[in-house]
Amino acid sequence: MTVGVLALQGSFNEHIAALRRLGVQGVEIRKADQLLTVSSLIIPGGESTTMAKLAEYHNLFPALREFVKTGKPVWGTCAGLIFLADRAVGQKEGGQELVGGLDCTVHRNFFGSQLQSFEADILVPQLTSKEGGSETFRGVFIRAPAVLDVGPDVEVLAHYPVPSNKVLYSSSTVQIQEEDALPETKVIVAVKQRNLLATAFHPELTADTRWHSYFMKMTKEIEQGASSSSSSSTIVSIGETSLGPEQAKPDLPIYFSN
Ligand SMILES: NC(=O)CC[C@H](N)C(=O)O
Repeated sequence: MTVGVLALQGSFNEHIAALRRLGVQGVEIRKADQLLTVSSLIIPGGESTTMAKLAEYHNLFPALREFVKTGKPVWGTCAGLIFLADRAVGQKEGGQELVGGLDCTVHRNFFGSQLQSFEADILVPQLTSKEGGSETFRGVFIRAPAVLDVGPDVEVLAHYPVPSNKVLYSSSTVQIQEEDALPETKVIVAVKQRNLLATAFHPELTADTRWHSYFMKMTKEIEQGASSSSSSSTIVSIGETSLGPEQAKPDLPIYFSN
């Protein structure tokens, strides 16, 4: 099974190394016709505006959209999540082209600037149930995006709880109040929709290969036509599901870590 890794910019080498640790071959993808040779694709983290400009320059968008549409598995990490989203806010002036396919809205720099990058252990029940191991995963969030809302076919795989007083935007987040604690807002940081997987953090920058293994299993299931755990899964979408055109689009950052 050969996995393509979009290699225009960002952490594609790290993804290929993580795949190698699982005994899987990852190949760099820079041209549209190379997509014909792979059964699945990873779009790495990096800088989504730059990556989009390069993809546009190499006329890759039509082929990437076709790849998504044919139902082949695609996993976007961080900037890759932004690429896969149907809707994005917090974009640079003039916006940027998206591949789309994933019915959600992302905020490009939800957690703030590069300086507000952080690591945190996040609960990953679906990952643990498939892959075993710890019930948490070390999330590396580098100028990370977050998912603001999801459509009905999207399964939420992980949240990151942040104190509500630090979140300025909460279209689809849920507030949880524990006794004697500040209310928390659960921010969506990992999602799945049929053939599409997306994480706001960078599993390829950790030694934990469970997300890569999860993606390989997802690929196998889809190839065998036996997938569909996601299509029939419970949807965890809380609050409004879409941004109305009249709704003010918040500028960045919308989360402050201090
Ligand atoms: N680490 C990342 O991939 C950061 C993505 C970044 N927020 C962007 O807009 O592209």
